[in-house]
Amino acid sequence: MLPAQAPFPAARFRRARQSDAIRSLVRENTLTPADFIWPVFVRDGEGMEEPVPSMPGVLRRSVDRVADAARDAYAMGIPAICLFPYTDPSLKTADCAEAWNPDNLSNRATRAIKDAVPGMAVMTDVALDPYNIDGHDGFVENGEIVNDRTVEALVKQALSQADAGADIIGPSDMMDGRIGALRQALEAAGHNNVMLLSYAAKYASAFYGPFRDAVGASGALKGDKKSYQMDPANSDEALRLVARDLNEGADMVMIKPGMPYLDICQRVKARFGAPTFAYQVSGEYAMIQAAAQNGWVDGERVMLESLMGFKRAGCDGVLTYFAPEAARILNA
Ligand SMILES: NCc1[nH]cc(CCC(=O)O)c1CC(=O)O
Repeated sequence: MLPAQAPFPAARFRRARQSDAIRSLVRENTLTPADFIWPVFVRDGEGMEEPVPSMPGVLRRSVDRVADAARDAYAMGIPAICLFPYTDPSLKTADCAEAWNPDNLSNRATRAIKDAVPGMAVMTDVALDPYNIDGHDGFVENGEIVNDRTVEALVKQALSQADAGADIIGPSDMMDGRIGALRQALEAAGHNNVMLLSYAAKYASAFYGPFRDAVGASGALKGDKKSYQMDPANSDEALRLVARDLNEGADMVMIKPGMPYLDICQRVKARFGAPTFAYQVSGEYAMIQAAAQNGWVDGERVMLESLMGFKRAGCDGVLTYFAPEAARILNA
């Protein structure tokens, strides 16, 4: 209910905007480095850092360099890092066995980070696409992305990640029933404290393009992901998915992409009150960087404004490639 407002000139809204001091007193939302989960790309080798062409400012790092970057990020107040492996094409197979190899890139990076920065939360990605010759998040049988057999594989993948020391497991695959299966398997294996951050409302989005380049999945992907990721036209469905995943044992939920789906963030937070995150995805990052590089927008200000939007929409935090840059500015 809105309180009654005095008429002008008794009420002048500009009084509350007159100075930095007053503006900071009445500010409704805040943005801090503690709001960020930083997604990073991991590659093989040592001492390696290579730029991702479609994401200016983003690097693929070898495991040792990821650990160094994690240490720096944590020192800036970023509490969590999220790993995405750039898997060598020769390791991509139809059975996706590399996904649950205890020594795969993601698991090695998890151990290296937990070693270097024990206080930092490590989040890992559950989905078969980095390991699948078909580029899909699930197994493909006769052109169909099959659900139940995929869930069995996702369970193996998640257990290997938990064994490696992951604190937060992020299923980004959009198969049905995976949250319940993962929770049950984690409990049975004694991983009682491993958290599930469900990509509950993940849309079939064109904004993932630069990411697929970054992890080398663009070439591999046959067809599209519309039979498992959500239709961008839907929003009630997002609420049903969040309800379902919370019931199956998700600790936190995510909406993805971010900026075009702030309405979903707001509805989800208002309805469920659960820890709610948005993923400001690769295409959102690339658009801002491209416009900034052309001098068309002030990159730093647009970055911070876009991130504040997530807080205003009710998100508890945001996965963003801007995390280190934004933290540096916020700490200055
Ligand atoms: N499991 C796939 C996955 N995990 C995270 C992203 C996208 C992240 C981004 O665009 O930044 C994707 C892409 C996809 O679904 O094709």
